[in-house]
Amino acid sequence: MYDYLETLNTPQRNAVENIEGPTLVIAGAGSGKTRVLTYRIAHLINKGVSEKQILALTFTNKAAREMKERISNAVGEECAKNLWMGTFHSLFSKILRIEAEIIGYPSTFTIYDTQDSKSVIKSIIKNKKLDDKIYRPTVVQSRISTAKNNLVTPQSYLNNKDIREADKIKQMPQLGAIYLEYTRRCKKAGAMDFDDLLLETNILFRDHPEVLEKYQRRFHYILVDEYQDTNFSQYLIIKKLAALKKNLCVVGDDAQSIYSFRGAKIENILNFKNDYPEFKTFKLEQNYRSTRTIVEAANSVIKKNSEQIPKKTYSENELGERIELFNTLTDNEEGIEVAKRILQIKNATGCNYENFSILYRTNAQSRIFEECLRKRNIPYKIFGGLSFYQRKEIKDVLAYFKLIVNPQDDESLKRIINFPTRGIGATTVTKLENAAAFNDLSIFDIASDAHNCQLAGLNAGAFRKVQAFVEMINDLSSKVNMLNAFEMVELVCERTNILEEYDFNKNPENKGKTENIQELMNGIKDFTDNSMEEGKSFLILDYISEVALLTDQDKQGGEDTDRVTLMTVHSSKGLEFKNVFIVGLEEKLFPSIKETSLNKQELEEERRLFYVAVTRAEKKLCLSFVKQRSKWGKIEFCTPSRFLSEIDSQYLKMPLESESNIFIKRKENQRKRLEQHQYGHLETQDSIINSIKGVRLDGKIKRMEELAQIDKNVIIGANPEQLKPQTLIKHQRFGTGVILSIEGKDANKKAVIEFDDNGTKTLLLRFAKLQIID
Ligand SMILES: Nc1ncnc2c1ncn2[C@@H]1O[C@H](COP(=O)(O)OP(=O)(O)OP(=O)(O)O)[C@@H](O)[C@H]1O
Ligand SMILES: [Mg+2]
Repeated sequence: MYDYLETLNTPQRNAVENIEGPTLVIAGAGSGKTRVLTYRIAHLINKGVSEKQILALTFTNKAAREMKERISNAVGEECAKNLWMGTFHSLFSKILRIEAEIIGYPSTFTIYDTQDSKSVIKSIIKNKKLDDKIYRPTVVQSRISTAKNNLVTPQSYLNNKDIREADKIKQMPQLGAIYLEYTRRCKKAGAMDFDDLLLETNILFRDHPEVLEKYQRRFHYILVDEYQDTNFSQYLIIKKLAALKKNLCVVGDDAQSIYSFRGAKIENILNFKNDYPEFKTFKLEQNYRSTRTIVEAANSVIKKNSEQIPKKTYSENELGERIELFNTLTDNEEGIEVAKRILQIKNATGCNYENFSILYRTNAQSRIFEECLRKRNIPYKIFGGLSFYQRKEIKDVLAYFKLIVNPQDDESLKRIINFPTRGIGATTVTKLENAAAFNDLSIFDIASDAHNCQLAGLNAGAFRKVQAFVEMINDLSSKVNMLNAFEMVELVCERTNILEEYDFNKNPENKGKTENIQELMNGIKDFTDNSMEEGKSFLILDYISEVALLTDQDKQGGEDTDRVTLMTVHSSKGLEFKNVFIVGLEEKLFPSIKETSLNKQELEEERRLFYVAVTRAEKKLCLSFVKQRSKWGKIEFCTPSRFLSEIDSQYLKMPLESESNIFIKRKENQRKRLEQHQYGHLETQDSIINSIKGVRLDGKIKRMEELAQIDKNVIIGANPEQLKPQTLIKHQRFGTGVILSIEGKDANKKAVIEFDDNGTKTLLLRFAKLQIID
């Protein structure tokens, strides 16, 4: 045990020691918010608060584990072990399992992951004979999710015209009906999706005040990390639970709010003042994570956002290196460059692979980096994406577990009733499914009853096979409370012959699959050995509840050893690495918005996301963009991200006259001009020309002709269809310029072009033979 108070600066220490009453800590990245929260818990325990009276909400399970470890160093392992600390979903699913029956669910309810719930939605759209091009399952799913996170039930959705109109569902008039049916099916299957875990907790607390009171009395102290990303449903749960004792401490940073697309509401921070007028607030201003250069660079970008709570962040760390900016022609080359630099930095500084991370905006970007790292034998781990638990063979085994625990779970049943193959064809399954829908029973209920099977139209052969399946599941179900999770997984594999199905001799590709199942078993063994809580044995239900609630940060392939981390910027929240690469910094990718629909809110959220990415770096930050990227098998030409030119250039390593900087500045000027044009503040021609020329002052900067030669993607005599306002072009006689507008049609199509050295000209495209130079 050690004196944690010694490791805090004065404001941090005040925030830790002031344990009573509502407390708000809003502070910039890396200023020790999570550290304050962690040690506040240790402090509470040291002051005699029982660990059972503390509820601590973290953004990921991994963060909870790490915090527990620190707390256990400060106050001892026993106390830390029994803390209620974890994500909203994992802690409230625990409460829901205890209280399930009051709200009409079995305590063994299944948790549907995104894939499961999408599959239910697809089946409803199909049953209702709706067009899935209009009712796109992903869109329907996200609308339902939004409704749930705003606590709008299907009934209120259907009854409230205003809600429906606000949801702009004119094109999808059946959305409310789908929502209703979806809820009905989940309930029938004894399943909750992720949003239900929060919605049902709210319903539980609303309809059963005695249950709410029980938890209000239990949790004397409630703490929430990353408060800026709580949604309305989470906010309300916290508000209700804290209503009695009002010992609520929330920490967050409005500049890092990056989940508004999932319903997170920055207003929750602002509401804090209204909800708890007696609140105390603590300001943390010193960043301990990053060099001064990185902190200042991040500040220079985020100050462009107009919507933010004013606050300071400074660093007293070393000044550090300037930020490196590089570009490559293709996305493949970007991967090669990053891999090369990792090796260079590693050799130069002697740091480990685990000190590196590559952050990208979308999961799809990971593949190239994986390949490039693999080719150079650089070990890596990758978070999110198609995670381990979403692989087919793993989902198959998990479906057995889910069905054994909860036979009402139709989604799991459909997945494995004929896997491994046992001669139960699709027709039989459809017959069972129809009968289940008709009788408002689950498929397993129908399958378990000879009379129902007969009514469903199963012949004797099909019935016998279905019977054998039902008996096997019943037999396994009868053992769920007798065997621990590991013994259970062994039994399931043995009884279902699933490993034989994935036999290596049948198909060499199966090797990886068997290994994955082996890995799953190892994982279950670890859980079983290490997760014994208060002498209880760890059951398969405990295991599937844990697995269902892993967040993107928790889902990773490969062991947690010395490896480079690959993840999306979203998943990187709260983490830190010595060396960070932020890749793919191109318009439309990061910021990921269409230039045609410039929306201030979206743009500011993207900028916050960029701020999160930059502030993950401790020592070294590298930014990169490419000039062409493959998308859907086609090559797209890219423009550098506006965020690059928003970084105060004094923090960039690249000298101003270098190629990529001109490229960025130039693009930035054009973009601004286009924006002004869109917003109707057209500048005079002269000022526009000056703004473009501004980047070419001093004669130091390379001429565009030279740039065009460097740029290898010149298309000779561009197809007029490709020429749009803002395209950079080159003309044989007039040199380089930018298209201002396109006029006329077909053979008379003309471009108004602002040439760098020859003024504005209107040229007939038929004759102009323009080359595109980016
Ligand atoms: N007083 C301190 N002395 C030394 N190191 C500190 C101090 N406070 C925080 N740190 C270190 O600074 C880093 C950032 O702290 P922490 O992760 O708690 O910040 P945060 O505000 O939660 O960041 P984020 O906004 O990214 O979540 C950590 O490595 C932490 O250990
Ligand atoms: Mg933090």
